[in-house]
Amino acid sequence: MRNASIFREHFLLHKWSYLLGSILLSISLILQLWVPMLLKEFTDGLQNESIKVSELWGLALWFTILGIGTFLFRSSGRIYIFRMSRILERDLRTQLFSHWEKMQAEYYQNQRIGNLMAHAVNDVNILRQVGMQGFFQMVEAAVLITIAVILMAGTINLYLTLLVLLPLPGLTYIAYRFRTKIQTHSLKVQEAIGTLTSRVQEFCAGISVIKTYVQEEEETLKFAKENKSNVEVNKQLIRSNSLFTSLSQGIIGLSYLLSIVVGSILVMKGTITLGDFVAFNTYLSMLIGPIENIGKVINLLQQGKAADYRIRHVLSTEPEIKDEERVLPLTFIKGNIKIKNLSFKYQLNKEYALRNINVSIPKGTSLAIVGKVGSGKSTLVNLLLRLYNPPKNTIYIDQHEIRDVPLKTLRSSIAYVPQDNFLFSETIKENIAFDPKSYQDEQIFHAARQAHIYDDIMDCPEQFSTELGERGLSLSGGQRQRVSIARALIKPSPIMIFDDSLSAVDSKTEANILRTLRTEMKSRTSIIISHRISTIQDADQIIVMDNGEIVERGTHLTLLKENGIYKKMYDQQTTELTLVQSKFPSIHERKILIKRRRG
Ligand SMILES: Nc1ncnc2c1ncn2[C@@H]1O[C@H](COP(=O)(O)OP(=O)(O)OP(=O)(O)O)[C@@H](O)[C@H]1O
Repeated sequence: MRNASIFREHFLLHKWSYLLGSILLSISLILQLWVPMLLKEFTDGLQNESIKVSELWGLALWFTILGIGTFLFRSSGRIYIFRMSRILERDLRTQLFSHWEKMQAEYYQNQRIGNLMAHAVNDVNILRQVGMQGFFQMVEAAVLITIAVILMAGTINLYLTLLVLLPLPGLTYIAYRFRTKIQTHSLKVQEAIGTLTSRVQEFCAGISVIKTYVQEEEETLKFAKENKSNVEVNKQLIRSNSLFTSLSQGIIGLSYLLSIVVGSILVMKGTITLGDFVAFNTYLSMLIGPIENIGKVINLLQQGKAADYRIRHVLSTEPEIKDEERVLPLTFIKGNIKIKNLSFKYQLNKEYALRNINVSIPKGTSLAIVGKVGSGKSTLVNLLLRLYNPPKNTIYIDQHEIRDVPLKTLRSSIAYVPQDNFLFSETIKENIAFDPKSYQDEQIFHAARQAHIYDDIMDCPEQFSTELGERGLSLSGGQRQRVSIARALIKPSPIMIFDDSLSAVDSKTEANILRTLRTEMKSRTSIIISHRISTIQDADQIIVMDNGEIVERGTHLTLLKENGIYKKMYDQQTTELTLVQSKFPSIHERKILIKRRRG
C-alpha cells in the first residue's frame, strides 16, 4: 500500500498556497486582537474621565478600520485555503475514477457498489474538510491562542492568565479519550451508509423483478432494518460527539468562571484596571471558539486519518489486467486468432469454465459458437477481450501471445456486442458513437440503418438526439440490442464479436440484420454466439460447446450429417418454428408467442 498520506502529499504540493492563506488569516487575527487593547484604553479613559468626546470619533474610526481589515484578510485567507481543499477533492475523485476504470471486471464482482460510492463521496469529503475547516481552524487556534496568551500574561496579569488556562489541558485529555471511540463509530456510520446506498442501487436496478414477484413489502422491511441500524450507529456517534462537546464546554465554562470571579477580585484590589478586566475577558471570549475547535480538529484529523487510509487502500489495489512490461509496440492488428489448449477457471469457481479449447479463426473468416447455457461461450469471448487474463501461451492474435498485444490496441480492434446491452443515460447518437464529433452524422445514420434501428430512432421524440433513461429504459430489449449492434458496426475494427446479440429481435429483422452483417463480416474476422441455428448457419466454421468443451465442430452441413447435438438443436428449432407458423399464422401472433416463451 502507498505509504505517504494523501493529505500530506497534497499539502506539500501546495505548501506555498497554504502558507499564503495562513499569512492572510494570521494578519486578520492580529487585527482582531487589537480590539481588546482599544477597549482597555476606552474603558480606562471612561473610568478616569480622561477621554474626550472628540477622541471617541478617533476610536470609532479605529474600530471600523480594524473591522474592515479583519474581514478582508480573513475572507481572502479563507478563500485561499478552501480553494486548495476543493482542488484536493477534485484531484482525489479524478484519481479514484481513473483507478476504477483500470480495474478488471472481477474486481466489481467482489465489491459493493455502495462502498465504492462511499469512498468517492464521504471519504473524499472528510479529507476536504481536513483541508478546509481542519487546517483553517488549526492555524486560527495556533496564532490566536499564542498571541492572546502572550498579551494576557504580558500586558494584564500573568497569574490570572495561568489560572484561567489551568483547566485547558483537560480538553486535550478528553479529545484523547474520545479519539478511538469516535473513530470506530464513524467507521460504522461509513459502512452503514455503504450498505444503504447498495440497497437503494440494487432496488432501482431490480425494480421490475421486485414488482413482478410482489416483493415490495419484503424489500421495504429489509431497507427499514438497514435504515434502523444506520440510525443506531449514527446515534452512537452523536452520543460520543455530544458527550465530548459538553465536557469541552464545561471546561471552557470553568475557565470563564475563574476569569470573572478572580478578575473582579483583582480589579477590586486595584491589581488590574477595569480596562484590563474588560480586555482580559474579551481575549478570553475570543479564545473560546478556537480552543473548542482544537477538540473538533483533533477528531476531524482522526476521521481524516481513517479516510486517508481507506482511500490509499483502494488506490493501491493493483489492476490485475494491464499491459505487461514486455508488451509489443503494436498499434493495429490484422485479425488472425488462434486458441491453443486453453483451459480456464474463474477465481471464485472450483470448476473449469473452459477445457482444452483449440480453434483457429483466420483473418476475415467467421466462427459461430453454439451450446447450452453455461457451456462457456461468453467466457471464451471474455478472454479474447482480456476482460479476464487467459493462461499464458493459450491465445494468439496475429501470432502474438495475447498478453504481448497492448490492451488499447486489442480492445480498439474488436467491435463487441455484449449479451447485456448496456446503454448510457445519454442521447442515442452518443450511445452509438460515444464521441459523435469523431464521426460524420451520415456515418452514424448508416450504422443505424445497417442495424435496422434507424426507423425506430426516427420515431423517437428527438430522433438521434433523444436522451435515453438510465440503462436505456425507454427502449425495448430488441431496440437496445440494435443500438448496441449499430455501436459495433460504426467501429472500424478488424474483429467483430456478437454475444447472443439477436436474441430479442424477431426472425424477419434478424434475417435483415444478418444480410447486412454478412457484407460487413466479409472483410472482418467475426465470432457469433447464438442459441438460434438460423443466426449462425452461414458461418465458415461452427463449434458446439458443452460443459466448457468443444464437443462438435464443422460447417452447418457437416454438422447436420454428424447427427449430434447440433442436429438435435436444428431439428428442435425447425419443428418449433413449423408448429408456431401453423398454429399462429399471423406475424403478430407469432411475435406474441415468441415473446411469451422468452419471458
Ligand atoms: N464472472 C464469473 N465468475 C465466476 N464464474 C463465472 C463467471 N462468469 C461465468 N461463470 C461460470 O462459468 C461458466 C460458463 O459461463 P458462460 O457465461 O461462459 O456460459 P455461456 O455459455 O456464455 O452461457 P449463456 O448461454 O447463458 O450466456 C458457468 O458455469 C458460469 O457460472
